[in-house]
Amino acid sequence: MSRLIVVSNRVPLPAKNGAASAGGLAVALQSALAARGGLWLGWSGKICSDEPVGPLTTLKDGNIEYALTDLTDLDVEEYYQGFANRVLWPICHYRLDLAEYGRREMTGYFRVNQFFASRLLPLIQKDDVIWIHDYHLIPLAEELRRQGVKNRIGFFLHIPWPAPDVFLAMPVHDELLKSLTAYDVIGFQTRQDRENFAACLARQNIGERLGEEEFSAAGRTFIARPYPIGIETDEFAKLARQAGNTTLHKRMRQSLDGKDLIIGVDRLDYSKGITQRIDAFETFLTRHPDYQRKVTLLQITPKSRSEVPEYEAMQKTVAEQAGRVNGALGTVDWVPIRYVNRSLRRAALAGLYRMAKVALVTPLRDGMNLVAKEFVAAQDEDDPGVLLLSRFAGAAHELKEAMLVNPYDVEGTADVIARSLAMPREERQARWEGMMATVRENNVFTWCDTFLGDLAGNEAPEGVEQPRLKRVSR
Ligand SMILES: O=P(O)(O)OC[C@H]1O[C@H](O[C@H]2O[C@H](CO)[C@@H](O)[C@H](O)[C@H]2O)[C@H](O)[C@@H](O)[C@@H]1O
Ligand SMILES: O=c1ccn([C@@H]2O[C@H](COP(=O)(O)OP(=O)(O)O)[C@@H](O)[C@H]2O)c(=O)[nH]1
Repeated sequence: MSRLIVVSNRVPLPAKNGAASAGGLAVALQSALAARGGLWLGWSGKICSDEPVGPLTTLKDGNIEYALTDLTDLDVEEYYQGFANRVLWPICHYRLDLAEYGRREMTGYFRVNQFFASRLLPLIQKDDVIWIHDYHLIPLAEELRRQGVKNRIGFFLHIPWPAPDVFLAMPVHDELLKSLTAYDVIGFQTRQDRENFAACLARQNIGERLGEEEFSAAGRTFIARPYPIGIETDEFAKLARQAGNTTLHKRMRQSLDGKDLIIGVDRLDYSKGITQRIDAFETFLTRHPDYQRKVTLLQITPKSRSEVPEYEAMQKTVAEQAGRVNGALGTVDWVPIRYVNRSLRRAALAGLYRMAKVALVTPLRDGMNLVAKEFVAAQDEDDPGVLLLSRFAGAAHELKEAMLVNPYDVEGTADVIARSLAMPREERQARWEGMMATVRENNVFTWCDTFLGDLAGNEAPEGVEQPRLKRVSR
């Protein structure tokens, strides 16, 4: 088996294993790589003030070798905080109003991609397969090809690919589209993302579509397919079953004192729809006063990308909003919203998901949303909770049995909260069984194996059916 090289901006450092991770990409890749082994190159998370940046830090943990590079202040400002998180992130999440495009940041983005290529080049061996992740590193393959790399290179986009009218509002759209044609396999979370990408290529007259998944451009062919990312389902379900007796969970149960728990878990990000969710929860309590003092919303929201102005502003907005609702509706012995502004370990989250009657997963746009899948995996099959899920999350393309909502419709979401809390056990079980079957089938290992099978160019032997993801379309 050839060696796998994974490249991503975010790498969870081995020292932090078991601790809360920085988001879905790190969580999923950690699971996938631990099972297969390989080399993982990415940003160390450290910023160095002197140039040139020092040598790579290398570490080994189990069968994963890590190669980590520092970045300079300017790199982080222009590439990560600038172009990646103030241009690509808002545009791919349909927030053209928040996109702050500047040539300086765009130049920094391409420069840091060249820098990643220079760090990776000396490590590449002839038969390695290279798997590059996410919007930070779109031009990396093109840069490697320019330096003569002939290896198979794949790319997976963890966030949505927007409709052409939105994507093409970005000044450097053609450069990015053309650079993607340097890959052999391009993976998206959903069919809709792939179709949006294909529509951008067609609109810009870049290459040719040869089939549903096959494309050609600049003398090369590549495939573009949906590969919905998953979780370590059975492992997560086990974590949740075992969590019941920990001190944290006992204390939590005690403090609920018989009240129903509603849970929300999201990085503090405008794409996650947290303010609309709190509005919906307030509307629900106002319209259904019988539920006042009988439910509690636990909103766990670790800070994220705090140096980016839109994220910094959100910290204040959400804290004020939760405080206002608690002030308006709370009583001396009941707080409607418990707002936790830090990261929890996965085992702690697993037990809390299992304790909850309802999960509110209501992003305005999300590539996938692993929290939705973790919530499903964590449930007690005899008495499962209800997943209330935004139709704009990638996960909604698979979890059809969830209570699907439009997060922009605050009153509609409030009504669905009430329906979910009152749902009879039989309906909860029927919905959960359907979702759990999907989360089991499309788990993180299926995601990884299917992508890497395509990247290796595997053909199923005659008479043997190739393991395929459960087809998802909408
Ligand atoms: O690395 P950060 O800037 O701290 O952000 C955390 C990650 O956020 C995004 O996660 C996405 O990937 C998940 C797994 O595929 C998916 O479920 C979710 O919908 C996405 O938002 C981002 O794409 C990652 O690169 C970040 O590491
Ligand atoms: O306090 C927290 C909050 C979140 N997470 C994890 O962070 C990931 C979030 O991934 P998701 O795909 O939902 O969204 P992203 O943050 O990647 O956009 C999930 O695995 C969560 O379990 C965590 O470990 N601790």
